[in-house]
Amino acid sequence: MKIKEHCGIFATIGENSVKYTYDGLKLLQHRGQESAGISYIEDGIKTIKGLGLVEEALNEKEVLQIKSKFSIGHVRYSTTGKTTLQEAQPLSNEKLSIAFNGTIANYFEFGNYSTDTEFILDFLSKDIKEGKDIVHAVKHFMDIADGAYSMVILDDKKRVLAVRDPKGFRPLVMGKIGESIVFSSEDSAIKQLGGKVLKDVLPGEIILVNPDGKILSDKVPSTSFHTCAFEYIYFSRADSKIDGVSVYMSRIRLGEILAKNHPAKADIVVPVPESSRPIAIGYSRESKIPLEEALIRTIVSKRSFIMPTNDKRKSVLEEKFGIVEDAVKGKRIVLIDDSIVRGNTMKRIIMLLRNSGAKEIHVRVGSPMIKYPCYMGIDFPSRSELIASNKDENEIAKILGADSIEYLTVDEMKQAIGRDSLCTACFTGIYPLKRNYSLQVMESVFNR
Ligand SMILES: O=P(O)(O)OC[C@H]1O[C@H](OP(=O)(O)OP(=O)(O)O)[C@H](O)[C@@H]1O
Ligand SMILES: NC(=O)CC[C@H](N)C(=O)O
Ligand code: SF4
Ligand SMILES: [Mg+2]
Repeated sequence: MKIKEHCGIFATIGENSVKYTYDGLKLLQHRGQESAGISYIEDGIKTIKGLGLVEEALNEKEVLQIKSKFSIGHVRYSTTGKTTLQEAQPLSNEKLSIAFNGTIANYFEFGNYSTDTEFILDFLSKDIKEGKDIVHAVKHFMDIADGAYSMVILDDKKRVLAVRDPKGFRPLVMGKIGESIVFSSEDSAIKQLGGKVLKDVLPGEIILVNPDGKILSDKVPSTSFHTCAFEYIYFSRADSKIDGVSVYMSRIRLGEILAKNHPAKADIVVPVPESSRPIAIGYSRESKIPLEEALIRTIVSKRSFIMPTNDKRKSVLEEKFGIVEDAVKGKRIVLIDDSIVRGNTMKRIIMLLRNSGAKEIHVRVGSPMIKYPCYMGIDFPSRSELIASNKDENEIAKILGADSIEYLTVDEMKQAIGRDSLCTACFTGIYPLKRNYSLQVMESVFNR
């Protein structure tokens, strides 16, 4: 099994709205590969969505004919429910449409919903029906909800809201493309579309964009900032900045610190493409061991980690890597990956390297051991699926077939990212949620 992560959200208010939202979703494809959708206003809220990658789910020609100035979009990687068209986002009714990234850790306490997003839509809709204005409804939701949520909401009055939870678990950025206002999970997508990044949405912030472009901002108190460390380690694009910190430079530093504190005697440093490549560059620079791109990522391959089932993850891995035998034969290798979650990737790569005649394989990991489940937007909801949950390094090395394995410590990771304000619950078991939950209860609720 691979872990699944996050979703990508994008919204545009102004000229070329649907085009920018569509293009933005393609640029956020790394955040979700299960389904894609766009809601827009044209005589009320309309939603188009489909399963698969953006280009499979949405018909580009049809999408680009939509002339609406108000749209929100979503690429999904599910953490609740199933990979069905019905559960694909944006999730909408006549009044509201929601594109949501995160997990509502306590959604199950409010009724029998198939996804947490369904709960959010229902909750906000009820408040609005009772006469609350949308900002008050969102504040009410923020009051009762626990967990991670960055979301964009479109209402039938042509208003768009961008909301980030008070802990700031997931990124969310505001920008401008021409005169159009945009929101995106990551700033790299806005920049690539020729836009300007205006700001990170703050933890606890609610930004309302009126149909005339007038912007109002409100904020609920944020007691502490806990951005998901995994956004830096694996999830986000390397050319993104999250809350002002460069993902690429963080990964380089993860590698440098890994080399300094976790050295290995070896002939070459080999990255496991894609996400670990800057970490391997950092490791190679610091250790002076030459970098060798001996694993070749095939052009057809997706991210394995965010596939919805274990069979799909495994089949992605089968087609994902080629190997340059002449580069590894007889060599002592430091093999770098950003993370080991279930161990699927590492097991396969080590097998490939051994079959190609590698002499020694020393695994060095650019994050700490993942021992605890996540209920804040990443889909590894049980301890039993995590290779490090009840094993030490020696046992893990044996299972994976490595000669040695070392991980970063939590402090080393924080030092490398250069932020203390991080969620590290999957490494430490300390959850920055509003309440304490029994892991046993959470494991049974989130087990899909
Ligand atoms: O231990 P596992 O359960 O196998 O999960 C960890 C692996 O999954 C991710 O890669 P992924 O293939 O999703 O994406 P990437 O191409 O961006 O590295 C991550 O970078 C690790 O390589
Ligand atoms: N990865 C996500 O952000 C998932 C969003 C939401 N929890 C869902 O299951 O659709
Ligand atoms: S538990 Fe881990 S994966 Fe989940 S939000 Fe915290 S740091 Fe990110
Ligand atoms: Mg990887």
